[in-house]
Formats: sequence, structure tokens, C-alpha cells
Amino acid sequence: MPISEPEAAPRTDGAERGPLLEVRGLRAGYRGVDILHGVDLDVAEGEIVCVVGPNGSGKSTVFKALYGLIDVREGSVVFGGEDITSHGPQQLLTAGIALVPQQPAIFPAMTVHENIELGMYLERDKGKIRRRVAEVFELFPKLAARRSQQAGTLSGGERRALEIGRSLMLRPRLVLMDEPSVGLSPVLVHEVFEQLRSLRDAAGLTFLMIEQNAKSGLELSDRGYVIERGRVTYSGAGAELLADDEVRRTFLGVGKDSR
Ligand SMILES: Nc1ncnc2c1ncn2[C@@H]1O[C@H](COP(=O)(O)OP(=O)(O)OP(=O)(O)O)[C@@H](O)[C@H]1O
Repeated sequence: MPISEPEAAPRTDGAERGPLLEVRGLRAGYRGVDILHGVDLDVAEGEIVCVVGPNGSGKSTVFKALYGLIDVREGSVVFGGEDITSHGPQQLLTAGIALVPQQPAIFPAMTVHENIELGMYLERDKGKIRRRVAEVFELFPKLAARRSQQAGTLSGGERRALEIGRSLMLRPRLVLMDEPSVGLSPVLVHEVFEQLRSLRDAAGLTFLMIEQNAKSGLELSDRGYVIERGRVTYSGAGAELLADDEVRRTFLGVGKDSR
């Protein structure tokens, strides 16, 4: 598939070389106060992994620490065998990690095509940009059909797809997704999550997401981590966690909706 053509960064074999992303003993917080008290998590190549947990448990803080937005006080983050602890956003992009933020970051007055191109705004080689845009449109046929449409006229699900598509312009190996379900109706949440799954299957992408919508997130994911008060308290296959009585009682609400 396009994402893994020759220009792409060489892939490692997760089974032989360990996880693509390896987080060990992550300790981080704000103004001298630790929020994360030694978080460990792994993401293998081609996996979809979801971090869930109650409000204020530290999910966003994990992402901020991974993405170099706050200082890591202790612990390490290794990506594809390279120590990337405390790398800033630009270094992480170069290393092959993209972040799709929770807040929509599209430019509504620009077309879908122009928004996608912005994923490579530092690139001067027009041919390369054209080829990458074509790859993204191949993965997102619905966006391709709307390429000349103003991005501001897209539906919520299409906007999310646009942001994901734009993040793929630099051919990341790992995409961090900050609460992809936020602001979307249940139907659109399902659509976006199906999209992630098909991107994984079609383009071999790897996703690590945080989700408040624990049920949808874990249903979609290969594996999940539950974070409580800055510590991982459960981990396992998404389906296993969903079936676990304690996890259901604590995070999903027995007999209630997951949110
Ligand atoms: N910039 C900040 N300064 C100080 N404390 C912060 C800051 N950001 C978050 N916190 C605190 O860190 C703790 C964890 O917050 P975090 O946003 O990581 O939780 P979360 O699990 O993502 O929550 P939610 O599901 O509500 O988004 C909370 O107690 C929060 O008040």
C-alpha cells in the first residue's frame, strides 16, 4: 500500500525487535507535582492500543509527556529502538510519530485538498506533495470526492477523517489520537473507529489513542490500558477488559452507557 512504498521509513519487525513504542516508569506532572507515578505501556507495530480511565486519571498527561509538551521527570520512551524521551513535537514528527489533537485543527475556508497539503507545509518538492496527497486520497475515498469542497462544510466525522488524513502526509509509523470520539455522534464515532481499523489493515499503521468513551475505544482496540490516579491498574486485550467485571463496574458503569 502507498504508505509503505520505498520513500517510507524502514519498518522494524515488532516481533523480533520488541514493541514499536516502549514506555517505562513514566513519571511526569505539573509545577513540581507528579500526576503520573511510573506508567509502563507498549505498542507493537500494527496494533491499535487504547488508554482509558476516569476523568482526571492522567490520560492526557500521558500524551503530553509522550509528545514532549511537559517534562518527563523519570522513566523512558523508546520508539523503534531510539530513545525519544523528552523529544519535542518537531523531533517526534521527524522520528515518525504524528499527533491528531482533540480540538479540530482544520482551516475551514480552505479546501479539503489544501488542508491535506498542509500536512507537508515545509516540503518544497511539489511532485512529492502531489504523490503524498494522492496516497492519502486513496486511503480516504470520501475525502477525495470532496477535495474541492471547503473544509468548513464537512461533517464532524469527515473533519476527523481530514485531520487523520493530513497527519499521514509525513508517513508516520505511529499515530497518537487524542480522544477521537469527542464531539461526535455515536454513528460518527463508529465510522471514525472503523476508519482507523481499515487504515491499520490497509496501510499497516499503528495507533495509540486515549479515550473517555471506554466502551467504543476498547471495542475497537487490540489492547487497552486502564489508568487510575496516574497508574496503570489493568491492561489486556480490549475485549478482555470489556468483559472484566471490575473494569465494567468501575469504568463502564454496569448496565449504563460507557460515558
Ligand atoms: N496544566 C495543568 N496544570 C496543573 N494540573 C493539571 C494540568 N493539566 C492537568 N492537570 C491535572 O492533572 C490531573 C490529570 O489530568 P489529565 O487531563 O491528564 O486527566 P484525563 O484522564 O485526561 O482526564 P479527562 O478524561 O477528564 O480529560 C488532573 O488532576 C488535572 O487537574
